[in-house]
Amino acid sequence: MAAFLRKLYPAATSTPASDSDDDFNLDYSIALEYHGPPVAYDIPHAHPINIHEIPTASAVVSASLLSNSVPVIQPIVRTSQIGKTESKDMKLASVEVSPCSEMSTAESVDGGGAKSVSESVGSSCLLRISGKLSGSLEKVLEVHGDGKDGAGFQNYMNPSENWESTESGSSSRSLSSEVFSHKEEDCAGETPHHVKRPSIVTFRAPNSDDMVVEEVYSYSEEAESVPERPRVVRTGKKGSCYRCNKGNRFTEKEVCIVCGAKYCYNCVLKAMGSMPEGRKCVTCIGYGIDESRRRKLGKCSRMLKRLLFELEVAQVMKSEISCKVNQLPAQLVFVNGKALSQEELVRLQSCSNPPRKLKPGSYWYDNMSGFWGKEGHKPYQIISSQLSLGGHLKRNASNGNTNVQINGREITKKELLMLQLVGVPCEANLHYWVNADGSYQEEGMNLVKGKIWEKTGIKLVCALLSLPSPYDPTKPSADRNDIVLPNQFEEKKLNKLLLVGSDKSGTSTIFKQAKFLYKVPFSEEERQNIKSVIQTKLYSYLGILLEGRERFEEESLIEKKRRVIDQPGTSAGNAGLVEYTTIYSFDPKLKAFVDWLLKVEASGNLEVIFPAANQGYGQFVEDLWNDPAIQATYDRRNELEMLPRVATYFLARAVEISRMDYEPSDMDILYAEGISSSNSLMCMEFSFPKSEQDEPIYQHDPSLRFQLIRIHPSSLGENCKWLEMFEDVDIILFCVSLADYDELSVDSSGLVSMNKMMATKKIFENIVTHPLFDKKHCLLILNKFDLLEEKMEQRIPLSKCEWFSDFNPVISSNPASSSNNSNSPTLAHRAFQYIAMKFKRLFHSLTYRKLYVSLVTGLEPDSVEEALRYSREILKWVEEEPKCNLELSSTSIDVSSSSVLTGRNDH
Ligand SMILES: Nc1nc2c(ncn2[C@@H]2O[C@H](COP(=O)(O)OP(=O)(O)OP(=O)(O)O)[C@@H](O)[C@H]2O)c(=O)[nH]1
Ligand SMILES: [Mg+2]
Repeated sequence: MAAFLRKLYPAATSTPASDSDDDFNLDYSIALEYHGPPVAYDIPHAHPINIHEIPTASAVVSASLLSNSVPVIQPIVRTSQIGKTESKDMKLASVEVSPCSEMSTAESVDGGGAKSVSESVGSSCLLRISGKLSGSLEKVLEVHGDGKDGAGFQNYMNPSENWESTESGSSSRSLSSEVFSHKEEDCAGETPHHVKRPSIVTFRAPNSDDMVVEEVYSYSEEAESVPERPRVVRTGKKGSCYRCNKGNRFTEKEVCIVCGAKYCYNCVLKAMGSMPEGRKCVTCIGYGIDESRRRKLGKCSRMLKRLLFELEVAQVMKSEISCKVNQLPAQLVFVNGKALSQEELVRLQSCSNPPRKLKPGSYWYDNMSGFWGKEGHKPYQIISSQLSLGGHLKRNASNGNTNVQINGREITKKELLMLQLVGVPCEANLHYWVNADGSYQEEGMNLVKGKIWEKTGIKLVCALLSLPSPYDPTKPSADRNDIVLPNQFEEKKLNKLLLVGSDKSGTSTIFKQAKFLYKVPFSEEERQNIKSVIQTKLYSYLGILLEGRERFEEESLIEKKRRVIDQPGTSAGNAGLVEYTTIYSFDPKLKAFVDWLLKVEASGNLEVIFPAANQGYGQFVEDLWNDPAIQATYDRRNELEMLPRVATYFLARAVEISRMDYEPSDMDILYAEGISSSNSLMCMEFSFPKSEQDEPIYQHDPSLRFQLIRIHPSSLGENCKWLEMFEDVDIILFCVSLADYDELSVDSSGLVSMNKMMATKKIFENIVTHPLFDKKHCLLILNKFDLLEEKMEQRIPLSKCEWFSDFNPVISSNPASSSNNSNSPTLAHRAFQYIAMKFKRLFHSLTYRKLYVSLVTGLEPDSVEEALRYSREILKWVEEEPKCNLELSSTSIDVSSSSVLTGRNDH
């Protein structure tokens, strides 16, 4: 009975009716029947109480009450003074919480104070009620009860999931002793602090001998939705399986994404069970993942593929990515200096264009333009605008130092360059307002000056400068998958390869090969450009043929005349009787067209006159091509020096190609001289497909992205000044035509300037010594090896180029030993090695660094593929430089090798 009354009546506190201090000091709790002498005062009676009339705390959660400053209850930490916090001031508070406060009563009867509270630790809940109550100061109330009552009360006051998880979690967390170990000052603060004093709990994984050690942290209010993850201790030797202790560091293992425990093939399923939350030990289920492993989410290992069926693997990966507990904790994402709330994170991730691969960290966000980036860095993406998130955008958010601002943020150098390149005026101290559609206006002016995203070339410039351009919802993109499966992959760095080379060295051919190799389709515009290039070049090849025809005709006539004169009895005066036609004389009907074509060719305006779209000379070309004079000239094409090799390929199909409806095949595209008639920039993104020849480290990483940028030196401007646009490239691929050594370059005025190889050497020096490139790695692509082989067979000496004057290979008298014997390099190989060495020495003398070399025949896909993979290897080595011995692979040439330098073969 007494216990029941005690439950109902809060005796140690004032009764609602009491209004004097004296009354307050009285203890009205009735525990025993009184048998003593009569007392001089009225004994209070315990009136029957209707339990439903007792005020409950449920009203507190109502929004209306909250707005009226009704006290908010928060968990508090224990202080040694806590008993003393039960003060006389707690009148109103006691009314609010009375249903739960019966244990306080008991403790007060026992004498109360700190001692009894500390004894009840482990089964108590502490609550703070704060707020302005009847004009009084903040009230603090300590409530002690058994776990159930406490939980009931907590849920009354704050029925959120967080409370439930605190209560239903292990007692070591929610009610652990360290929660009560704060000092009084901590208690007085508004928000409880994170206690960084772990207690260790050990437990065994089911069916296992593993001793798993759980490190228990007390919680902060925001962080408690996902319990702190357990840590694991390996009992075996280093590298062994955490369950059976067998194996070593080379044994293939699967890793728990929570605690990092590694299990061998035999133990994975025993330790991880059915993996309802992905690859976690069964004891780690329900715990948040180790953030450093977030990028591994959804990436299946080979071991799992062997262990499970395909559908099971898919299910495990799906659960791993999408299950609630594995999601990014909002409080770890800071936007404009402020941690996000759960609601803000959901808003951010569910917007139409969310950040890709979001992970814990600090970001800045310009909600007017949608620019999004990592704190202190240039913009990384343009996400949906107008999202209400985090704090205010700061001027130094992206660490810009340009004195030009966009929406209050000082932009970075790259952004400034981008704006300048697309023609947005950017004087210092300019402040622009930029909207999501790219419309920009100066601060304080009500005039939209233009739209950044509609400027010509903006996409290319952004791609080159690694700046984001707006998301196009109509374009399907692989990245969109990340929206469905947030946080799936960590952003991989885009590796940039800058492909540059001298005139006609083969850079366009290599670029096109890369497009075919890595299945990057040619856009419609590119196809049209290539068609135009092919058709225009066809006319130029015809022009060369016509010039040749003229020469052959003249020579033929002279010969004819000579023969007439040489005939016995014929005088020189009779030479005029010679018939003026030869096999090189064409149908006079074609003369007008031919004259016109030659005139245009001589003016150098072919490219202007033959835009593919409106040329209609197909019939003329057909008639010309079928003319016996042209065919006879074509038969002697080897004598036409100006006619490039590929001309044969296209001229043989002149009629088909000159038609309006001609569509270039892949082969035509590859053989075309370039991609566009202008030497404009070209850029493509790709990743290396899995390959059998790949080293294991490169396998299973299709997310590694590469960007190949092809540029012609003529587009780099005076002193290569536009090279600064490529400041962030990772490697330079410098392309040299091996066939250039005996050729002469012709400048724009048609005058022979210098040996082509010497011209190439000059460009090479200019680029590798550019101040912005002084730490860039460089792969020398020695291209057109097939042509070098031909030239070597024709015994055209390397010394035709003055730089190669000391090439003195020992030429075997037995041709088999130099060309057919597989142990002995061919002359062409030796010439290649010699040229490579010359460049390596030059590079070393200029930069004190190592030059990598690759031997290529641009028209052969495998050879281009090998060179590009080699560049990837170099980047990988560079990443692991301290660990790796940077040895060259098959094309390795030692700078110190004198035999190579002279082209001599020591074998
Ligand atoms: N035989 C042979 N020809 C090649 C090779 N690589 C490229 N070519 C040809 O060489 C010519 C020039 O190649 P391009 O790829 O246009 O050279 P480029 O570096 O783009 O030259 P620019 O237009 O001056 O920039 C083309 O006709 C190609 O087909 C090769 O390895 N062997
Ligand atoms: Mg070209």
